[in-house]
Amino acid sequence: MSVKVFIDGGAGTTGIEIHERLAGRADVDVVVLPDDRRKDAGARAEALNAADAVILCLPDDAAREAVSLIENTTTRVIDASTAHRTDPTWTYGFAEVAPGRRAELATATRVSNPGCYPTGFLALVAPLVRAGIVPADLPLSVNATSGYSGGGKAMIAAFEQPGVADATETGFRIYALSLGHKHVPEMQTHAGLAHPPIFMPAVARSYRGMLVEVPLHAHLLNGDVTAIRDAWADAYRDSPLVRIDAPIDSGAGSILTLEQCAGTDRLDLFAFARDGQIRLVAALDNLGKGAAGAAVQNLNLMTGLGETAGLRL
Ligand SMILES: NC(=O)C1=CN([C@@H]2O[C@H](COP(=O)(O)OP(=O)(O)OC[C@H]3O[C@@H](n4cnc5c(N)ncnc54)[C@H](OP(=O)(O)O)[C@@H]3O)[C@@H](O)[C@H]2O)C=CC1
Ligand SMILES: CC(=O)N[C@@H](CCC(=O)OP(=O)(O)O)C(=O)O
Repeated sequence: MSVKVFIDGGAGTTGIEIHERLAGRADVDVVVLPDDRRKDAGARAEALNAADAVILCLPDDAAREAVSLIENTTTRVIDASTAHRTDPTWTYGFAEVAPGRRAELATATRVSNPGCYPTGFLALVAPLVRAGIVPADLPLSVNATSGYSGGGKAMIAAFEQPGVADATETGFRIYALSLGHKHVPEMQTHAGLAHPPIFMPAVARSYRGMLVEVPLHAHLLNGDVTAIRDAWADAYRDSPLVRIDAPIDSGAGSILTLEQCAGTDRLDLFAFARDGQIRLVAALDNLGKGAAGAAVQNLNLMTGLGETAGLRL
């Protein structure tokens, strides 16, 4: 018997990616509303309540509304928005972030899908805080660059369609200059840090891909780069999507590109070290392990379908 999955927001960037990963699978029956009814609250309520599992690919307010429309106790929810990521009544849907999380996901009914930037940051840092290598009260900063699909349909239009509102000719830009980006509480909470990291995000003129970087001074840590690699190896031993010090795809040896994991659901972690300085770098696809890949991984774990079914390794 197949699992009935409704994608609310199925016409958006993340929704389409999820649909692609589920298409053709015999174990999943995907429901997407027709274009003229996809924002109709009645039609959405009906689909939300009829599904075994729903994946919300919506802005935060619409995601909260979708949850409020569910009246039964059987529909299981994966929310790709920011709305529930620090809500303690929801399970944070990052299988790799903590021991035992896969088992929790197997029975969870309300799962928040991680943000793309927090996925990279937490993959790098959470095992190191847990192992005591990074002291929980160490002030951290995180530099990151996303492909422009990270901003959804509006940002894609701004980069691809001259003349639309916010159209841009730029090749690279930093943003969140007022600080307080919405991903910061998620990073702090799930890494177990005493202080919010300083977050410095950027967008590049490339459709998809992401690099997330955390610089560390070795003398402030309890352990060296070998201890870091050992902690990662321990944390990701059973993780089919995470690779440590994977081959660098640029072919140029010491250059890591935004596209290292683009088009895949992989998460590659690197530690570069010299003379007491360390650069931790995560490479992922903002739409892969950063959104749609993670949502499908969560669906697989929640329904016992096999962790990597439909994923792009
Ligand atoms: N893009 C990315 O890399 C990532 C996105 N996310 C999160 O996933 C969610 C979706 O993002 P993304 O796919 O990029 O966004 P998009 O803007 O591309 O898609 C959102 C979709 O939701 C639809 N929508 C808006 N309001 C409603 C409503 N009330 N009822 C039904 N549908 C509605 C939109 O309709 P319309 O087409 O008419 O605009 C659109 O199709 C967001 O919360 C985002 O933060 C998370 C991680 C990464
Ligand atoms: C490039 C870009 O604009 N990215 C988005 C984050 C995309 C994402 O991860 O969405 P969630 O907020 O749902 O996690 C931003 O910085 O707001």
